Amino acid sequence: MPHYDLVIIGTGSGNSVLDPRFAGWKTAIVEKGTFGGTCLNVGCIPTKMFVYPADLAAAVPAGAKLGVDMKLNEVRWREIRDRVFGRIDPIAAGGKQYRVEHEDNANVTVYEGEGRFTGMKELRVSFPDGRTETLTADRFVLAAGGRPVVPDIPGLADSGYHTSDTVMRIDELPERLVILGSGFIAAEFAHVFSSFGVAVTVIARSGALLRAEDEAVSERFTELAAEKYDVRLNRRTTKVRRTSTGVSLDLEGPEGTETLDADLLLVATGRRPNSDLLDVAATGVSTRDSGHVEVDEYQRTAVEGIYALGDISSMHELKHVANHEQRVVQHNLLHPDDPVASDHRFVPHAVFTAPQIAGVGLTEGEAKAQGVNYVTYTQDYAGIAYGWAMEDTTGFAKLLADPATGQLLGAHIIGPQAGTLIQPVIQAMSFGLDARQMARGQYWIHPAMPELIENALLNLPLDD
Ligand SMILES: Cc1cc2nc3c(=O)[nH]c(=O)nc-3n(C[C@H](O)[C@H](O)[C@H](O)COP(=O)(O)OP(=O)(O)OC[C@H]3O[C@@H](n4cnc5c(N)ncnc54)[C@H](O)[C@@H]3O)c2cc1C
Ligand SMILES: NC(=O)c1ccc[n+]([C@@H]2O[C@H](COP(=O)([O-])OP(=O)(O)OC[C@H]3O[C@@H](n4cnc5c(N)ncnc54)[C@H](O)[C@@H]3O)[C@@H](O)[C@H]2O)c1
Repeated sequence: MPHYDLVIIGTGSGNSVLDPRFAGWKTAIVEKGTFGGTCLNVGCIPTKMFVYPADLAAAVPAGAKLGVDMKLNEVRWREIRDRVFGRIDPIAAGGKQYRVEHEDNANVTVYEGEGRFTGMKELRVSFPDGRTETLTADRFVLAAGGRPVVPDIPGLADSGYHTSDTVMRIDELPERLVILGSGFIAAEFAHVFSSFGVAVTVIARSGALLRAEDEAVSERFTELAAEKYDVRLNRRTTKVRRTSTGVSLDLEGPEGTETLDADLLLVATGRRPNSDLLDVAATGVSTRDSGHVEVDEYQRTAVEGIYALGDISSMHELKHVANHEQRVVQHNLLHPDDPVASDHRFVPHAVFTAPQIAGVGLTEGEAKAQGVNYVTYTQDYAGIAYGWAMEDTTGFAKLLADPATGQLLGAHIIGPQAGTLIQPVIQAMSFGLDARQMARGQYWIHPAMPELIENALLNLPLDD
């Protein structure tokens, strides 16, 4: 039974733990899927590579109100798809080759199989050809990520549904796509496919899309989405059937029952951590009700020498969080007597839909629920020069701040380039720069889009 100093399970952010400082360690990496994990292969990177051409296609109708009449002649789906994976697949293959073959990794053994704990610090790896091998190690890093959740709806399992893992590789665009779920993945794919001319229907359980956003953002996004594609709110999906042309769904909603036919079904109802399939309990590691591995601020589980990072332990399920936690784990493996803590104070996110959405810190609902003293101001894009240039009439940035100190508590943006515009606010919150100083202690380029943030800051009704 081979014994290692360190075994890492999962090659998403986990793959970045090993660097030359570990050269003297006997290490192993276990990966059951494609090297590079979710973000590279089926997550952030390919989705955004589809979003960009979708943004271009969506500019065609947007141009008309500015006096520029354009025509979308054709969307060459296969070319778009092949450009995306023609770029990504070699990166994944190169990453694997580096670990397997390069002299830098003489101390690294790569196990291309599925790991499962069978005892305390004992991992059995099952290979595709049926062989198994059991490893032991002094230290483990659990970086095995998560997977899509597929709800238990009668008929769904046999309906030939897609998830984000498969939908980006389809051969032809469907005429009609139905998306079950109304979170990040639903919002991004609804934009991609509807911009490419697919008739999209989004089915939401509740009365709004992207409900985790600040209420004003969720409400505005729901209105705008309903102008572009079919949004069915407050619907319960009771049955799914495979048909000769695709799928058929039975829904129950405010107006009774209805049947929805489509060529393709995308299930986007959340993700769950892979802690169960890895059977972390067998090595004494505990999980929360959600299945996330329990870790302390240093990313340590309760078992000495076992760390976890990324989607398997983080409720945020975001790549920048997984990467941050990876750097923390890396430091703490090398310096166990001088550990650093993860910083989860101001975790931002962006949804690359149309319009873009970004948020950081407290929503107004959270501020109220927590009894935090706050003031807020909402600045419309329509009130800044670049917004006039774009004729934007629907976007805004909403800031929340402590009226006494001016410390920013939250920012929520819906509109063009939201994911970029929010970055100075993240910086201010992280480094404790207050709203007054941020607004007047620097130049803001005129007439650039960040004036949206400048004006929101200046208009916050702070105490004198
Ligand atoms: C469609 C989509 C779009 C996204 N877009 C964004 C975005 O724009 N921005 C953002 O910040 N985040 C985005 N995310 C989230 C982001 O991809 C994840 O937060 C991030 O990839 C998590 O990294 P990780 O290292 O924790 O896990 P992963 O990257 O999932 O890596 C885990 C690895 O472990 C392997 N594995 C699992 N179980 C085992 C086992 N038992 N044995 C061996 N190997 C195992 C898996 O095969 C996988 O390669 C998106 C996610 C999806 C699904
Ligand atoms: N831009 C980004 O950063 C980005 C993009 C995509 C995904 N992600 C990450 O991936 C995670 C997973 O994305 P997601 O969109 O699947 O999850 P999500 O948690 O954002 O949304 C899940 C949605 O499914 C709905 N839902 C759950 N069960 C349902 C059921 N039985 N029937 C109908 N609807 C149901 C929920 O109400 C919710 O609207 C996200 O939480 C996010 O962290 C990030």
